[in-house]
Amino acid sequence: MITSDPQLRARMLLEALPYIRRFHGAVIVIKYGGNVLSDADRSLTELAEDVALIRSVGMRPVVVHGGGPQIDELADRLALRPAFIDGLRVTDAEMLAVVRMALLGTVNPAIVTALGSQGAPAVGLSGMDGSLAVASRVSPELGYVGAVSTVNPQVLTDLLATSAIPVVASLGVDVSGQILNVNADSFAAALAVALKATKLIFLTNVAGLLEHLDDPGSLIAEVDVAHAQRLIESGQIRGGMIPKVTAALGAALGGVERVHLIDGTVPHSLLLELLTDEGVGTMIVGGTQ
Ligand SMILES: Nc1ncnc2c1ncn2[C@@H]1O[C@H](COP(=O)(O)OP(=O)(O)O)[C@@H](O)[C@H]1O
Ligand SMILES: CC(=O)N[C@@H](CCC(=O)OP(=O)(O)O)C(=O)O
Repeated sequence: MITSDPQLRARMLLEALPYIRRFHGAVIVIKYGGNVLSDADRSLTELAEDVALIRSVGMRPVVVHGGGPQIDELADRLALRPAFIDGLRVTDAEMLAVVRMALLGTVNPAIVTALGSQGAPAVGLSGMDGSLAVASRVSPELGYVGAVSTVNPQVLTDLLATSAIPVVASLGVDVSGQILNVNADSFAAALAVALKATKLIFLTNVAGLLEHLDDPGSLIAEVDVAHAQRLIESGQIRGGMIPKVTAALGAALGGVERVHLIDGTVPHSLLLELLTDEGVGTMIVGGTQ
């Protein structure tokens, strides 16, 4: 609940009205990062409240989720040691089984049930369903890791037509039927482009993109391709932020009108971004290459 004060609620609603009108019927792709999902202070219920609210005012949310920390935790319990190359998980057959168990067995149903208990009917699926995300292997070193090559969005448009909220886990399938582990940021970007989404919002555990990783005050309000490239080259964008920013730029260049990176650990940041004049996080723009 954002606030129980009736006067404040009325004022917030008035401020939100132009945005509610503007985004009525718009497809909004929301990517939940595993870091937000494992944040001790931020319950899934709170996240679900916001998504349920934007659905109730006429937007069409699609949730895409990762689960890096949840995969790590399960791997640890099974005494498997995770390894990464450029932010992507090295995935052999054993690790692929762990990824499937964590994403499809734990994370996906947790989000679906949280939305359901907010009165928002949600349907859990992954890139295998309806051949949604056809992927191809990235490199022999990474094993069963894929990059999405084709999106068949019909299964999502059918669900959206029934007012259900699709909740999509970032697994793909290759042309031979092999399931592949796909980075959830690039997965979300591919779906947003294919759905011609109006907005793609990445919920992560930092205020946005920082000019200097060790300075929380160096938040970048708007970043384009050239600026992001400079930050990657200078080492100021690291780890999981590299695939995230790359995916965000890809979506902006691919025609998604607005791409944002916001702090999902701040209560109701999604509503602040969508329904108020307040600028939150970082906006990623296609800009010049
Ligand atoms: N320039 C940067 N600005 C902000 N965060 C950065 C930057 N470079 C690296 N990071 C790291 O990226 C992390 C978010 O990426 P990731 O761990 O993949 O998140 P998620 O689970 O939300 O997908 C942040 O917690 C932060 O430590
Ligand atoms: C290939 C690859 O690295 N896949 C990711 C998929 C999950 C993910 O991306 O989760 P976050 O959104 O929490 O980062 C992984 O195995 O961790």
